[in-house]
Amino acid sequence: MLDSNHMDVKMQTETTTKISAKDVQVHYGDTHAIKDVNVEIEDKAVTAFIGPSGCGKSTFLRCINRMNDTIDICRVSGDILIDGEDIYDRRVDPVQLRAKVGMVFQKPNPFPKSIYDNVAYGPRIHGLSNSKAEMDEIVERALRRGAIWDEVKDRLDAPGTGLSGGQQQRLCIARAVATEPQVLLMDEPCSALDPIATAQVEELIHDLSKNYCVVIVTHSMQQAARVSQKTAFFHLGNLVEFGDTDKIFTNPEDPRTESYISGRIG
Ligand SMILES: Nc1ncnc2c1ncn2[C@@H]1O[C@H](COP(=O)(O)OP(=O)(O)OP(=O)(O)O)[C@@H](O)[C@H]1O
Repeated sequence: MLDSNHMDVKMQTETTTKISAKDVQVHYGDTHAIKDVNVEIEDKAVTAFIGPSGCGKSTFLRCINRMNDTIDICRVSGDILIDGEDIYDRRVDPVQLRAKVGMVFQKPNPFPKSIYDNVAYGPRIHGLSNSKAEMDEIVERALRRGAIWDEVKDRLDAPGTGLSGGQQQRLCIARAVATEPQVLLMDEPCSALDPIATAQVEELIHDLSKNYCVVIVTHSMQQAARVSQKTAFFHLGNLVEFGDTDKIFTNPEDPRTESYISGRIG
């Protein structure tokens, strides 16, 4: 029989698959951008997508909340399951899906609204609160999760666009978590930020992964190594290698991964 210490160790090492992709292909017209990708992405962990420019990282990321649906010439096939449910099923409403699978973009993109309204926007359209007091709580909780509450609590009516770049990105993260998503997709979230703002957002990503499944596209291998537990290396639309970040960066199996991390391709 296991004693309580053993149980703790067992619980800490147990992992759950949140996202499961099977035979995923993506075409933009005649361009075959994603080729037969199969991967299982863990819950409550950070997974980094790395690879040379144009290899398909963002395309694959956008499959996970059906953002590619908004591109006319884009066709996605195969299966993507979240918690075992096919997100491309006809009955799934992409707007509802995007509340469950939040996204943060490369360039901070707050709405031209107050800080408060930026965060309240999603909860309002999804009917998540019945009163002003409840909405105040949702907004405060989200801003705290975005690690920006202390900096903005006295100026919630000020425009979100008036914040610094790093603050805007944390506001966008707060906006993404306000609808209580389960998955957070981040497409190069630090590429427009200075080193200090980058360090703050990376720390936030680390904290968020305690509660969410986080998937981040990054061009920075140092960033992938710092923030992620799992790494997927893409090349020419193929998922070449996927595994523990430590292993990918120190002892990759595939010569293409080795070439990329040593700076020979990319
Ligand atoms: N909207 C689009 N219309 C047509 N082709 C596209 C579109 N978006 C991406 N592609 C093509 O799909 C392929 C993969 O692009 P994608 O942006 O996913 O790569 P990436 O690895 O994220 O690149 P980067 O690191 O430069 O952002 C490329 O050949 C690209 O030209």
